[in-house]
Amino acid sequence: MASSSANALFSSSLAPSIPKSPLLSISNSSVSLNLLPTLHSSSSASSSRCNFIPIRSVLKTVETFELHTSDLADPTFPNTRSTILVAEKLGEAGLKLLRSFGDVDCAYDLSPEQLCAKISSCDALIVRSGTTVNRQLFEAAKGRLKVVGRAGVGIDNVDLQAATEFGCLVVNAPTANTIAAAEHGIALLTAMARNVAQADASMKAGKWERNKYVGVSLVGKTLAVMGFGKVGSEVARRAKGLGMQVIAHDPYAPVDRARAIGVELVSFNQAISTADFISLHMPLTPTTSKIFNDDTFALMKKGARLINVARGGVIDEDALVRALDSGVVAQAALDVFAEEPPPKDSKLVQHKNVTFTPHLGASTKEAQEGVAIEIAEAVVGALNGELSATAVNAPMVAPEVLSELAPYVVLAEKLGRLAVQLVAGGSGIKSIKVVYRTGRTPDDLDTRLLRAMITKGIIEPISDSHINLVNADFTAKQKGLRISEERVEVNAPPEFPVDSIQILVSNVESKFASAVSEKGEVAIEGKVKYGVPHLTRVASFNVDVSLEGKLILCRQVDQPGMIGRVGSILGENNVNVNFMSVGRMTRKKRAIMAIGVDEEPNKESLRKIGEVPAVEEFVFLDL
Ligand SMILES: NC(=O)C1=CN([C@@H]2O[C@H](COP(=O)(O)OP(=O)(O)OC[C@H]3O[C@@H](n4cnc5c(N)ncnc54)[C@H](O)[C@@H]3O)[C@@H](O)[C@H]2O)C=CC1
Ligand SMILES: O=C(O)C(=O)COP(=O)(O)O
Repeated sequence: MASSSANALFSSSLAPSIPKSPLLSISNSSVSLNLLPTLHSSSSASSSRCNFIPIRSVLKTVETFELHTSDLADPTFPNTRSTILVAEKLGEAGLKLLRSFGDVDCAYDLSPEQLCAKISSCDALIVRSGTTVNRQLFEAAKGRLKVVGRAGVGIDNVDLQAATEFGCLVVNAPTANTIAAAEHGIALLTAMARNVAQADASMKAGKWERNKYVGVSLVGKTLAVMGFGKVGSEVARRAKGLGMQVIAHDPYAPVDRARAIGVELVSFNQAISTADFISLHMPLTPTTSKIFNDDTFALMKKGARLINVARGGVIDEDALVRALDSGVVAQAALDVFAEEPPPKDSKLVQHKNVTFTPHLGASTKEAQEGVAIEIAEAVVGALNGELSATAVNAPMVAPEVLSELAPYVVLAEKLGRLAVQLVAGGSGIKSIKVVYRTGRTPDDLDTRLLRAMITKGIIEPISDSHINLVNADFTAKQKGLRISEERVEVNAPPEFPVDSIQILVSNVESKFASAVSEKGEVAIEGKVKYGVPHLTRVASFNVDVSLEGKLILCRQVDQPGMIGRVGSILGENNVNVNFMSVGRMTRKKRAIMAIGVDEEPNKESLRKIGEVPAVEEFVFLDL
């Protein structure tokens, strides 16, 4: 049914098609989080962190699902190993781990053109801060790139929006270089205060200038930590050990974490106007870009000293030169620059009151080994189809939630596939409502994974898009598909997270009029029974068929012999029936017969079924 006419089901036909790049995949009898391309069907899982377990481990706990290793194979590249491009220097321990998993191509110092030329043959790319991973690169990847690993914290060099649109997972290594960066901040703070770099250069020039390099003391001075995250709080801890008063500004940091270290959280203006030293530890985002500029330098205490091991882009460098020249800023110590390396004629780099290092914050042996292992594990995990604890563009789903939801994930996709096949084209699916019934407190139900799977079930059969947890919401929006959700508490056993999932498609015509409810919506409902997804209701008809393989839905006059007649037509045409279920509203009136078949019936047998006098309508569905 993947046809252009079917594509018209969606109102937005102008949207560019997104190359296939699955993240969580589901096949007939298995669920796997998967990044390998060209699976039969699929789905799946920002910056909050929690621990994850692979869906494959989850599956072991779900009796009826098994992971078939064949599902992980990419038919286009049978038995090939993943190709991992490492574009910047990575620690040996990480490379070893990567080599044990795939073919590793270490190609440093590639030009953007060379990188674009290589990327379409790579499944994963690992970078540090020196490589720009932009939209052109994702386009050049032609859908093969499944994961970008940032071997470090800052992901400002990766176009996350483009990655998401292309269904490419981005993971980083957020913890292994924290101490290195904090120690470097302290190194710059102390070196700047005592003019270590300038005095060293003077001695190397044969001078002995004791009076010129009189420094300032740290004890009792106020340090403002701007960005009280992992690095900022470690800097604060160390600065307190040096006898400094530490204040911090971070709009998102919890007060109790600051209090535990003896740090007061203050406003931005209060921080920069009272501090003797200001150390920057916030990420580069549109909000923090050039947040230190002429206006904010003007608020600083005259003679303030600035340390930056975060990102050069948070400072307007021209404004900093002016602040240094006027003495508003007495000294600065910078590890990072708006452009790296900075232009040779940069006035900033020439400035005598500034101490520089070439982005060395994370560059200790220990941190680089740690980062390499952290990123290699995340990338291998992602290529293996595991949810990553350090994914930055995919929603996180806690392991216990994942474990419980696994069978409902299958149900959600099957219902989505069923719903779209029941719609008869026309004005297209623009709006669906999903009703989750649960025996638990409805607000506790995490529906992101289920919503992504429904989106996948609806969109994939009729378009070139490949949906995974990374791009599900984006793709739905792009296709003009509005999904609203409702969670309803019902009297159902609370040991299961979901009792039933109902999909209501409004403003469409159906190929099967019996699937249209009194309110005019295509309405289907399913449940998980003994771990298997079942269709339990079609509009007002109760049915009970497992949602697997191929299905014929048939509305008929409720009379004896119908199962036999339809069964014989299929049998005569060598179509094996694997189950049948009849649901009716009132005895001897109308019934819906659901017939599961192993083979697709040919046109002749479908015609014959249609000619049975009691059969009023029928539809063939491929799940
Ligand atoms: N020079 C180097 O080699 C290294 C540089 N870094 C840089 O340091 C930054 C911080 O790293 P982590 O502490 O690990 O990250 P983190 O995410 O733990 O901490 C960042 C903190 O900044 C805060 N923040 C966000 N917007 C802010 C704003 N407008 N004002 C004040 N605070 C704000 C966040 O709430 C968060 O608490 C990274 O984003 C990276 O750019 C990190 C490691 C090494
Ligand atoms: O981790 C970070 O954010 C850093 O800035 C370290 O960058 P690098 O990996 O040394 O290029």
